[in-house]
Amino acid sequence: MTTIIKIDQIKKRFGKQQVLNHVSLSVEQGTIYSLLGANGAGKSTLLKIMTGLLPADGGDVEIEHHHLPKDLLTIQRRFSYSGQQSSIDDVLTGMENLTLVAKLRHLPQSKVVAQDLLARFSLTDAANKAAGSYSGGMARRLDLAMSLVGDPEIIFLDEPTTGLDPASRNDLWTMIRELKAKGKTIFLTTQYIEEADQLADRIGFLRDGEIIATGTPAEMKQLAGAEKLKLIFKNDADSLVAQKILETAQVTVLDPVTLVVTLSAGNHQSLAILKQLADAEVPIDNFGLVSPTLDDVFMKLTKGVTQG
Ligand SMILES: Nc1ncnc2c1ncn2[C@@H]1O[C@H](COP(=O)(O)OP(=O)(O)OP(=O)(O)O)[C@@H](O)[C@H]1O
Repeated sequence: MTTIIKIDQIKKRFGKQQVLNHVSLSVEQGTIYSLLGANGAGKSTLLKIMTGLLPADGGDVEIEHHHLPKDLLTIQRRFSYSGQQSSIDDVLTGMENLTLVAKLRHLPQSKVVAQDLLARFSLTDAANKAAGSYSGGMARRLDLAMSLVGDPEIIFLDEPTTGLDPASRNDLWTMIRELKAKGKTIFLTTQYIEEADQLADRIGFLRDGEIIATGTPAEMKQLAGAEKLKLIFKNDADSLVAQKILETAQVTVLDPVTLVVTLSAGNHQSLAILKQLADAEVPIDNFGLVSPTLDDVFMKLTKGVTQG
């Protein structure tokens, strides 16, 4: 893998507020990196620094071996940035918006470029309607299409699906996955754990201007702890017998008939537990493995607790 973006020790202060505190990360070519954090964590600020829109107070931004802001003019055609504020002109049609961007980028055959993008983003039928009349999902798709004029290698997206309904969010996720399949590198910010889980090859958790954890979605979930075995009994009496049998295990009583056993010895421990209960002839109504979610990690990292 080739590192395409490298951020080293970025610092940024607004007045007395230290918004970014020695942030370092790297992104491999052809992957999706998701910077995950709550409102005000500093995601947009970092993105603006990474795209040369805002100067950092210290640290280094390296994109394809060029350094910002020094080499911005050399490198800026290689990436696009889609901010939280849409760059769409509501009075112009979808077609006109795209053609305008293509002309501003001095591309030959601006109309062909626009038509191709309208088709890719399922906007051909709405091509000649004023963009101001588009639904939220259509506007986001147009905004993303506009950021792809000129076929950039690296795509920076600031909270691309915030405010969208689930169907439109899914559409956009599909389009982002298609960009990755074409070999593009995508760096996106999100406050949605599910979005990071669905899209990212690598996640960075940003809290109060610091990356407090980083890894693949699977690695991040491991931070939340072991898998759990959920056991549901028909009645309180069976549950009480099971609790006695499993007294050496790490058991949480969710309700009188539901127990959750933390599999601290690994998933195979579930078989031993089920055998223990079967040998003692304790009937189990239902059971299943419960995997940690990114929600669990988020809770643990932001509040210092893990959900049961
Ligand atoms: N130009 C600015 N001047 C002063 N403070 C700012 C400025 N831009 C951002 N901030 C502050 O920096 C902090 C981080 O803001 P930022 O927009 O980077 O967060 P974020 O993680 O992107 O949040 P959101 O999800 O709400 O966009 C916030 O407290 C914000 O108020």
